[in-house]
Amino acid sequence: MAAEKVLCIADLEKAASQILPAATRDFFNSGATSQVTVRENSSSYQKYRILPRVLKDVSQVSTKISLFDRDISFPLCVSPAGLQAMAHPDGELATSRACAKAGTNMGISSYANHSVEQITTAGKEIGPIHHVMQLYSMADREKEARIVRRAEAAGCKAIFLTADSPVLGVRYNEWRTGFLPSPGLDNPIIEKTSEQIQQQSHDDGFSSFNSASHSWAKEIPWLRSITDMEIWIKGILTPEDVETAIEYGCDGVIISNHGGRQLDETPATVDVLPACAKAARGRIRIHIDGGVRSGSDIFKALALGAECCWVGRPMLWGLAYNGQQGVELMLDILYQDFKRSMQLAGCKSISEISQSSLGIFRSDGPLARL
Ligand SMILES: Cc1cc2nc3c(=O)[nH]c(=O)nc-3n(C[C@H](O)[C@H](O)[C@H](O)COP(=O)(O)O)c2cc1C
Ligand SMILES: CC(C)CC(=O)C(=O)O
Repeated sequence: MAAEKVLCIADLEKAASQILPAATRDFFNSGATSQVTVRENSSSYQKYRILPRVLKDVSQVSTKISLFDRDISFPLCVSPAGLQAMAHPDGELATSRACAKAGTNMGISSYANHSVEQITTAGKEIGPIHHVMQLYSMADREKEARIVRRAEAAGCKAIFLTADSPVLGVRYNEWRTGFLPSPGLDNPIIEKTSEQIQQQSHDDGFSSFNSASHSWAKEIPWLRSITDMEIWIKGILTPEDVETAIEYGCDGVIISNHGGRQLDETPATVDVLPACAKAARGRIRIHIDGGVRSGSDIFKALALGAECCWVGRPMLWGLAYNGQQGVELMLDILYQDFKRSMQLAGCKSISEISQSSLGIFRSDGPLARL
């Protein structure tokens, strides 16, 4: 753990980046090609301004939302991210415990370094928590079905089908450093050891399990036939794909560009959120990830139509900084900041956060009400 004081997510990023070996740091922090989308995911939040309503009684504030039939402490969950043991030996077990302690939910990556049973149990031993299982459409259908069945048996509430990864993104930074998972790690969900992943070439190593021939018609009815879990699509950026997810009877979508790690120069997620939420018209749940780094980011995402935000890298930074306690710190920073943002904006419940009642202003050009 670094000595300096960690007050905000930028502090946590800095502290973690000083601790992590350079190649692992670049693997976590970096994105695809020219890093345009990684940068814009965060910076685009700055285009929006919050218009507070004053002299409102905000002594009692409820930050809770209900997700998978359970209240979570505030509208933020932890995105599925692979190889968490490269941030801290406890990896996903620490993340699960921290999420349970903070009263929120966790996404489990198919590339987790612990089994789905170990991860769900670790959290549930601390307190109530729901998990969702991230899934790739895989070339090996039998393996994909095993992952789904084990997740359901372990109590996961939903499948997050990652739709933006038929192949790996162009990851110059990773390739430059020759990043590979450390030897000795296990990836029990995809049933591979680090050594087995290392044996394959870089692109193959991470893409060879995915099916580039996937489609809505091949995946969704098949998934529906093998599981009662909710089916969410992770990696949607257009109203057209929101509409298709509705047509296929999906339960939710994550507006996501994979944290800028797949196709670079896709738009920042917050910029496509209003159009996607408008297309949904309440028929499907709309969540968002990518670049969320503060309570006001969460506030803005909700005002622009998201029900809930998810964060990836901040969790990895928390893990690298101080394991479970580091992830707890990250979640507490965002919780406190979000609650205070609500109070300062004059909102005492989540339902009071809205584009029209608050007014969100854009600062690129003359300020104008959206
Ligand atoms: C190191 C790393 C590994 C990731 N692994 C996965 C993964 O296995 N499956 C997946 O769907 N998304 C994965 N993601 C993407 C996250 O789920 C999420 O979409 C992204 O991190 C959100 O952006 P943020 O990091 O800016 O919060 C990963 C992200 C990072 C940074
Ligand atoms: C473990 C990796 C395949 C995950 C990753 O880098 C990603 O999904 O962005």
